[in-house]
Amino acid sequence: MEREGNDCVMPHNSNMTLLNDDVDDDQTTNLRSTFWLDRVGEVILTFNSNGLSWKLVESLGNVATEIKLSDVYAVELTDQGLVHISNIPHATEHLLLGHEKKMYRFTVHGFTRSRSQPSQMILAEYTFGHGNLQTCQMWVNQLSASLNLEVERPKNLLVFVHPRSGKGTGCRTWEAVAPIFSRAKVETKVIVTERAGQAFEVMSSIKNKELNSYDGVVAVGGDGFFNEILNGFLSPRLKAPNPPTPPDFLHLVKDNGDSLVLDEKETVEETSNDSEDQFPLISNLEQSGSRISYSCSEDMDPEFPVPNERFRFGIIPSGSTDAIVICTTGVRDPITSALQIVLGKRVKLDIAQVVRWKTTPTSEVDPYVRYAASFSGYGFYGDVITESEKYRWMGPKRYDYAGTMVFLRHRSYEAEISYLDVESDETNFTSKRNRHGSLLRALRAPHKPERYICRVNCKVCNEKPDLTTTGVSGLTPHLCSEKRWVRSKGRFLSVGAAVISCRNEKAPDGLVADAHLSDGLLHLILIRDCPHASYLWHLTQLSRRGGSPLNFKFVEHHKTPAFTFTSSGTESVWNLDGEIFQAHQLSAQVFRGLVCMFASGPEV
Ligand SMILES: Nc1ncnc2c1ncn2[C@@H]1O[C@H](COP(=O)(O)OP(=O)(O)OP(=O)(O)O)[C@@H](O)[C@H]1O
Repeated sequence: MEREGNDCVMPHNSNMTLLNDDVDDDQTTNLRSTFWLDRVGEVILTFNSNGLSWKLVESLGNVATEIKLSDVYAVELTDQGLVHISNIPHATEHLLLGHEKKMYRFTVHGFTRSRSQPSQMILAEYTFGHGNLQTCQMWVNQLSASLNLEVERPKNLLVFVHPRSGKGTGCRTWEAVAPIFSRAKVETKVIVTERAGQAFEVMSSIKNKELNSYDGVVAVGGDGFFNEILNGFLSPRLKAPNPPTPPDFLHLVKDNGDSLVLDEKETVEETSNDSEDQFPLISNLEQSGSRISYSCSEDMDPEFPVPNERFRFGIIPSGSTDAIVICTTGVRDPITSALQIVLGKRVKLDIAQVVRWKTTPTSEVDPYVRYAASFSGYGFYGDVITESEKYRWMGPKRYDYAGTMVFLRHRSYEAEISYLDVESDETNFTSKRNRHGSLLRALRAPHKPERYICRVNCKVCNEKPDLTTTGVSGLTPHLCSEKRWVRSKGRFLSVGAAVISCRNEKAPDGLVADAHLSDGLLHLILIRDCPHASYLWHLTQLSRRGGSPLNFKFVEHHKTPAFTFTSSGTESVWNLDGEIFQAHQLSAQVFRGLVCMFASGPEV
C-alpha cells in the first residue's frame, strides 16, 4: 500500500476549522482510532466534546480537520465496501488507477457552507474505513448516542407537499431532500395535496393529541401554501382578542349591530399561562384586560398551547416567490432548509392577525380572521395577485406579466388608514431600547440610510420585550388611547404591511430592508398617488440591492404594531402572503414571535 505525501485535503468549501494537538489534548477524548478516510488517506480519528477531528497519520504538521457535532446530522454504518485509500497529492492518479481497498465503513453526514453565499449549506459526507466491523460499530454507536442528546432535533414531522407550486416541482423537491430526513432518522408523515384548502382542513381538524405527536409541520411549496398551513394551525387554536382600533372604527362596526365584536376590555377565557415566561409580550395581553386562550374541544382533546416553543414550522422552498424561506434561512435552497430542519434550528417569527370586518362596501359586518407571515397589501399588490391568477399556467413568470399590466394601468384608490403611533413617543423606548442606541435610531428614522439588518442571533429579535414599550399583542390601553392613532387619508397606489423584510429574487433587500423576524412591529408602507414616472422610480429602487425605495416624498413608512384600513371606494382586494383576500374594511395587529420556525435566520 502506497502512502505518498502528507497533505490533508479540506473538502471543497469546507467550514471546518483547524485544530492543533494542544487544543485537542485539552478536550476530553472519548474515542481515538486509526481509519482510512475515503479519498484522503490513513487518518487518526478523534471524537471529543468538540466533535470529530482527524489528522493524516503521516502528516508532518500538527493540524487536524474538524467537524462539530452540531454540524453532523447523521451517522450510518455502511456495508463492507471499497474505500479509496490513496493520499494526496497523487490521489487523482491513484483513484484513476483504482487504488482502493475493501473495508467495513461508516459515514458521517454533515454540511459545509458555500463561500459565495454563507447562508447556503452544502451536504458533505466523510466515509471512514476499518478492517474490523466492531470498531466501526462502536464508533457509530457512540456518535449516534451523542447525536441523540441533541434534544432540539425533530424526530417526527408532518409534511405537506404541494405538487403544483411554483414550476410544478413540489414532489421532485421533496424527493430530493427526503433522504436527508431518513438518514437523520426523522419520521415523516407525507401528505401530497390534491387541491387548494386541503392542508388548511387537515391542520384545523387534526386532533391536538395527534398534532402533539409531531415536532412540527413542514410545507414543501410557496408562501401561499405555508400561509394555508399556518392558518389551519392557528385558526382553531389561537383565541386572541381582535386588534385594537380607533374609537370611531369600533363604533362604526358596532353601529352595524355586530354581536361578535369583542370589546377591548372584554376577557377571553383563559385556561393556561404556560406561555408567560417564553412570550412575555403575549402574556401581557392579560395586563391590558385581554387574554389569549387555548382551545380545548368538547371531546376532551388535550389543549395545544399557542405560542408553542417546541412545535415548529419548516418550509422547503418550491414556490414562485419563497420570501418567507429567504428571510428565515437566508437562501432559497431546499437542501439548506432540510438541513436546518433536521438540525433542529429555531427562530421566532412575528405573525400578523388580520380581521376583515366588511368584504365589500355593502356587505354586512362579519368579522373573519386570517393570519399572515410575510405581507398584506392592497391596491397595486391586490391588483397584481388578482391579475396573476388569470395566468397561473405561466408559472412564476405570471407575476412579471401581471405586474407590468397593473403598473401600466396606474390606478389609485381612495382609502383611510389609521395606525398606532409608537415611533414618535420616545418615552416609550425606555430601558433596553435606550441602551441599544442603534435600535432606537432604527425605530425613529424610517428613511435613514442606516439599517439594522436582521441576521442570525439578531439582537433586535432576541431583545427581551420591555413591557412598558410598544408591544405587539401586549398593547396597553395607554398605547391604544385615542391620541396614539394617526390617520392617513387620500388616494394611494398601494397600502402594504410587511411583517418581515420579504426579500425575494425581484427585491433582493426586500420591501423593507431593516424589517425583523420577531420585533413585534409591522412596516406600514403607504404609496400616495404620484406621477407614473415617480412610481417607476420607486419600483426600480425596490429591485436594486442597496436601493432606497422608501426615500420618496410620496412614500410613508411607519413602524407600528397595529393599523386599520377602510376603503372609500368599491375596490376591496388584498394580497395576504401571496393569496387573494377580499376586504373593504380591516384591522390588523402583529403578535411578536407567535410561531417558531425550523430556521436559524439569514447569514447576511
Ligand atoms: N394540489 C393543489 N392544487 C392546486 N392548488 C393547491 C394545491 N395544494 C395547495 N394549493 C394552493 O395553491 C396556492 C399556492 O401555493 P404555493 O404558494 O405553494 O404556490 P406558488 O406557485 O408559490 O403560489 P404563490 O406565488 O401564490 O405563493 C396555495 O394557496 C394553496 O392553497
